[in-house]
Amino acid sequence: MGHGAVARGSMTAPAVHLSGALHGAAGPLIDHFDLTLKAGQWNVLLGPSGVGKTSLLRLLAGLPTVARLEGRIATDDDRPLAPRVAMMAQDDQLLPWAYAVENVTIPARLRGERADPDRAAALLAEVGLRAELRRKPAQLSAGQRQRVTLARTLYEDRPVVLLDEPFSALDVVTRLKMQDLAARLLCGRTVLLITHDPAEALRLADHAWIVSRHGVAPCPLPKTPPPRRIDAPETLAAQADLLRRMGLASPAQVA
Ligand SMILES: Nc1ncnc2c1ncn2[C@@H]1O[C@H](COP(=O)(O)OP(=O)(O)OP(=O)(O)O)[C@@H](O)[C@H]1O
Repeated sequence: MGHGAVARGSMTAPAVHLSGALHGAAGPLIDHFDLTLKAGQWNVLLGPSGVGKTSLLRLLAGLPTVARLEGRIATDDDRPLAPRVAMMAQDDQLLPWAYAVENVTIPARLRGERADPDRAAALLAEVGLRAELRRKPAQLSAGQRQRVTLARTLYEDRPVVLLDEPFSALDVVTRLKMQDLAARLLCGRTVLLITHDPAEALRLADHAWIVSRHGVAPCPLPKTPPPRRIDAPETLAAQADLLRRMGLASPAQVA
């Protein structure tokens, strides 16, 4: 095990290094960058739509993408990353004919593993869907489907977890609850969260970066550990700073 890798039973939550330049089908997306996702911590990427955040996530997960990384992805324990990754995509990818509780265990069953419906049901209860275990995706709201997908990602129990705007369809109260749940259940994992929401980044991040065409820039965070109170003065001050860094410098620009 390399320095910084966090042990989780036989699995380790590694640090992940990404460096190089990202190219899209129509030309360059992100100029040269050098990014280390810290082992066992919440790493957050913020950035404008279309810059290439999802593409980076898919490259980390070993999934096909139109983007090409001219550079490298490496772990600090030199073991392959993809088998240790659980990814929650923006598109929920639930099977329409399966109940919520079955959808949670489908990736495991596709790998030929025995499903644990009790654990799936317990996770669905944790995300507030105790009464919806036997509903199919078409009988669920967008936010409920997103919570089934979150439960499925947690069920995977992987040391590296990639979350692509996982709370975007939730009302504000449910969103705060799900952020707390994810922070608790993913403690000790190497998490990469993509979000458009500076408040969410400040609530959850151990480390955060703003992605732009010109590279990946670190964001200063409050010294308090996550999950942070959204109404704490240091969180609100950091949020104002972050909005300025993201280009929303004045009310006139926000309007
Ligand atoms: N199937 C595709 N074919 C061609 N270009 C694509 C395809 N999918 C994405 N792109 C382009 O690749 C670029 C990066 O897309 P990506 O989804 O990684 O951006 P993103 O930063 O995650 O955006 P968002 O925040 O809107 O989800 C975009 O400019 C997009 O137009």
